Amino acid sequence: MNRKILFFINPVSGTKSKMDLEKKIIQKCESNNISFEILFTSKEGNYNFLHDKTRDDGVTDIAIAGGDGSIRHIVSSVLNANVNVGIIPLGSGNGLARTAGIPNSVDKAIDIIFAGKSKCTDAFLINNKLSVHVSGLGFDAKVAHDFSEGKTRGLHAYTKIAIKNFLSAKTYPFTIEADEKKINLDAFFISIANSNQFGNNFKVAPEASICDGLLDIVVLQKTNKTQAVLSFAQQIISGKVHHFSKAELQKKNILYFQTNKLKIENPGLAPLHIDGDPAETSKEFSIEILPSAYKLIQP
Ligand SMILES: Nc1ncnc2c1ncn2[C@@H]1O[C@H](COP(=O)(O)OP(=O)(O)OP(=O)(O)O)[C@@H](O)[C@H]1O
Repeated sequence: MNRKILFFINPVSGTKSKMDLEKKIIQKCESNNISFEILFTSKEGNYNFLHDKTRDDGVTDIAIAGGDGSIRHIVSSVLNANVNVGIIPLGSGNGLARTAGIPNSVDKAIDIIFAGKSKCTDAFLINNKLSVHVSGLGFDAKVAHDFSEGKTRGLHAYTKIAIKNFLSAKTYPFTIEADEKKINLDAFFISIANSNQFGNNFKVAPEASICDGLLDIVVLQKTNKTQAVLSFAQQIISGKVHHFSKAELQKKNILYFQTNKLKIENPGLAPLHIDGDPAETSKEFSIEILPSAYKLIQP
């Protein structure tokens, strides 16, 4: 079947220059005899037109040059369309691309898209909104909200905002219900991970896989800040999944378990991010995996 690749470029994502990207895409597609079109992402992230466009124009693949937020917005609109999704990792963290083993080099990423080996990949719903990567409540969401208001993107800007927020970080009360158990706790954050990392190889959920039909849930419970940093560092280096139980809750600062669905009560209205973009929070969340939700091109 002849392929037609629809490229999307996010002009503001990450920090790498995208000056020559259009030229490179044109050159590579022409020399490989692949038909293509190039569009730009929009601030509003509404791609509802894609369902009809992919069908009417015979689009076989959508390639996204940007970060996890752009991927989420675009994948949301093509869940039921018969297209492959490719990534040219040009975001700030590129967490999903890194989890999938897609290299940062633009040339290599385009070659992988041309090779076209797609695998069914999970996503999840959080109060009926799609997430493809990592979403969360509490500290990391506060950082995402502040990051989105800043003028600069990239790892450096993100780290500065994270450190500033850590000094004033507080805990929130949550009730988590999963696997027929219900636990009340106070926590700095709850991460709901499909990818294994926030981005930049910062692996919040080291055992996560994007095609296992499971969500990895990581909760940093209330403790003093020195202990919180040490426990979190240990989680990143060697975190291992354990059971979701009151016994684990009492002995560990970090709760790390896997499930296919859960409910979270959030009476303190901890802020929410979905795939790194700030989102409106709620007192209750219903979260569930969508196994094999779309086809992601991977090496
Ligand atoms: N044309 C545009 N003008 C302004 N903002 C845009 C435009 N296109 C997309 N955006 C914004 O870009 C954000 C998504 O950025 P994206 O996730 O691609 O990169 P990133 O945040 O730098 O990287 P990562 O998600 O990997 O950390 C969304 O908030 C969206 O509103």
